[in-house]
Amino acid sequence: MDKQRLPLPEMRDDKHRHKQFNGHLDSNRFRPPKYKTRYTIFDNNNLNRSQSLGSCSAANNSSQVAHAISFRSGSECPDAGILPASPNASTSMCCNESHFEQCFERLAKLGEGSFGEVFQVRDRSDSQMYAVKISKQLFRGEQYRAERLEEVRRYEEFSGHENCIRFIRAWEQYDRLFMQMELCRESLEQYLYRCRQISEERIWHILLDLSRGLKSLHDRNLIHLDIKLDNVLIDDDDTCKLADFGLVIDVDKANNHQATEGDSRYMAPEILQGQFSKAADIFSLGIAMLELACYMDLPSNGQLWHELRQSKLPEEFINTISVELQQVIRTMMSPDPQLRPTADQLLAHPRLQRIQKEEKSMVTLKLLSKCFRRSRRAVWIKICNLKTAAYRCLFYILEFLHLYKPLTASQSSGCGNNAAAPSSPSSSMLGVPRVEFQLVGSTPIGNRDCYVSDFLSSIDNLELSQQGTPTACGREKLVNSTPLNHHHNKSARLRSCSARKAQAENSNLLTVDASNSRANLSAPKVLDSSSFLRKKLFLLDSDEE
Ligand SMILES: Nc1ncnc2c1ncn2[C@@H]1O[C@H](COP(=O)(O)OP(=O)(O)OP(=O)(O)O)[C@@H](O)[C@H]1O
Ligand SMILES: [Mg+2]
Repeated sequence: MDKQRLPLPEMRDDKHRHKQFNGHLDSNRFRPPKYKTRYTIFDNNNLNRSQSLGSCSAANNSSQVAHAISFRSGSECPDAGILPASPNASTSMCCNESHFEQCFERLAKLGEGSFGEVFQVRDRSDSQMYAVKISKQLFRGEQYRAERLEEVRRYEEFSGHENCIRFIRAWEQYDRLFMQMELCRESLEQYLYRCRQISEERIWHILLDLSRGLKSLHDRNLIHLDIKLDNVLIDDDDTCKLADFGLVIDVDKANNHQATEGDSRYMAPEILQGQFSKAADIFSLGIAMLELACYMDLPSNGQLWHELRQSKLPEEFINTISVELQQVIRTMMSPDPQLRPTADQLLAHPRLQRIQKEEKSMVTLKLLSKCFRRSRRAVWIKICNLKTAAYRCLFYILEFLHLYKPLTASQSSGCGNNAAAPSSPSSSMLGVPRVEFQLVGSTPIGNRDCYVSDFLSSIDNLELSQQGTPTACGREKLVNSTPLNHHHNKSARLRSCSARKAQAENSNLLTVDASNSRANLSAPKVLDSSSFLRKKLFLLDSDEE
C-alpha cells in the first residue's frame, strides 16, 4: 500500500488546553485508507452510543466494522493493514462484542488526557500486557478523524526508537480510534509525585533519555509541541520514553496556523506569537526539568508564568540544585529561542557525555564478560576432552599391561553369558587382578558436575571384577563385581546399588587388593569403585551462554 500523508491538523475543538490557531479548512482533506479486516462486527453495546448522536458517521455502517489503521507501506510491514483475528472471534461475533473486547481483557485505567483514556489490558491471544488508548470523542467529521489518525502515523514513525513508546497497532471502530502500545510502568509525573525527591544523577539520566527521544523527532524536522511530565512514560528498565504524538507537526510543511499549542504550563513564550520551532520543545523540556528537579508546581498563567519565561527563576527552588544543572535549565528556558541549545548540543553537554561514556563502557563490560564466560566454557570443554583422552590412554595402557579388559558385546549382554568364563589371555596371568568394564562415551556436555560414571554407558558398567571370578555362581557373594551389564535385570541393579551403599564408607580411591588376590583366587574380590564413581572429575561451567 502506498504511504499516504494526511494533511496537518488545522482545527481543534478541545476546550481544555489546546487552542486553535487561525483555523483554515482544507477542502482537499481525504480519508486515510481503510483496510480489510478478517471479520465484521455488527454492533457495540459497550461504547456510549448516545455520544454519537449527530456524528457524521453514526449512520455509516462501515464504522461498525473494525478497520486497521496504518500508514506503513506494505513492503515495510505486510500485515500492517490487517487486524488479527481474536481468539474467540466466532463466539464474540454473535455476542456483538467490539474488536477491543474480543481481543483484550480490560484490567485497569492507566490515565486520561484531553484526547483519550488509556487502559491496561491483557491480550487474550498471547496473555501479554499492553496499554490501549481509546479516543474519548467520537469522530465528528472527516477533519477531526484525520487529526486523530495523524497520531498513529507519528507513533509508527518513532516506534523503533528506544526513547519513544513502542507502538503495536491501531484500529477504528464505532467512530473511535484505538491504539495498542507497550505498557509502561508510570508517567514521569506519577513518578515525581511518588518519589518527590529525585536525585540529581537520576535527573541527568532522564534529561539524556528525553534529549535522545527529542533528537529523533527533530532530526526528522518534526516538533512534538506537547512535551510535559505527563507525556513521558517510564518502562520497567527505568528508561524514559516520549509518548503522546497527538500534536506533532512537520516544521517544513506546517504554517503557524496549522500548529496547535500544548499544555500552557510547559509552553514556550514565542508560541503566543505563533512561532513554532524545535526550540519550543527545548523550552518545554527545560521547564519540565525544573519541575522535576525542584518539585515545583508550574503555573498555567499569571505573573509567575511570565517570570518563568523571562529568565526569572524562583531562587528558593532553583538554589536547591547544583549550579551545573541550573545552568542547563536556564539556557533551555532562554526567552530567545535562538539562545536555547539544540538536542544535539544538549547531548554534547559534558555531564551527558560522561553518562553516555559510562553507558558505553557498561555495554562493553557486559560484552566482555559475556565473551569471557563463553571462552571459559570453551576452555572447560577442551579440558573435559583432554581428560577423556587421558582416561582413554590410561585404559589403553592398562589393557596393554593386561590389567584391564574391555567387555565385549556378548559379555555385556547379560549375566547368563558370564557364566561361561572368558578365556582371555590374561587368565593365564594368575594373581594379577583385572579390572573389567566397558568404557563408553566421551566428554559429558551438560551444565553439571562430571563424574567418572559420565564416561560410562550406565552405572552398572563400572562394576568391577577380577579375571576368572566365578561370576554366575558366585554372584551372591560378590559385591560390586563382574560383569554387570544387566540393564534389564532389576535384582542385579538393586544389588549393585546396595553394594555401593555398603562401600560408601570404605576407601577413597580405586584400589585393587593385589596382595590378597593371589591367596584368594577362588574367593570373590572386592574392588571398591564407589569413591571412584563419586569422585568429581571436573565442574562444567554452569553458565548457559
Ligand atoms: N503506554 C502507556 N503505558 C502506561 N500508561 C500510559 C501509556 N500511555 C498513556 N498512559 C497514561 O495515560 C495518560 C494519558 O495518555 P496520553 O497522554 O496519551 O493521552 P492524551 O489524551 O493524548 O493526553 P494529553 O492531554 O496530554 O493530550 C498518560 O499521561 C499516562 O499516565
Ligand atoms: Mg498526554
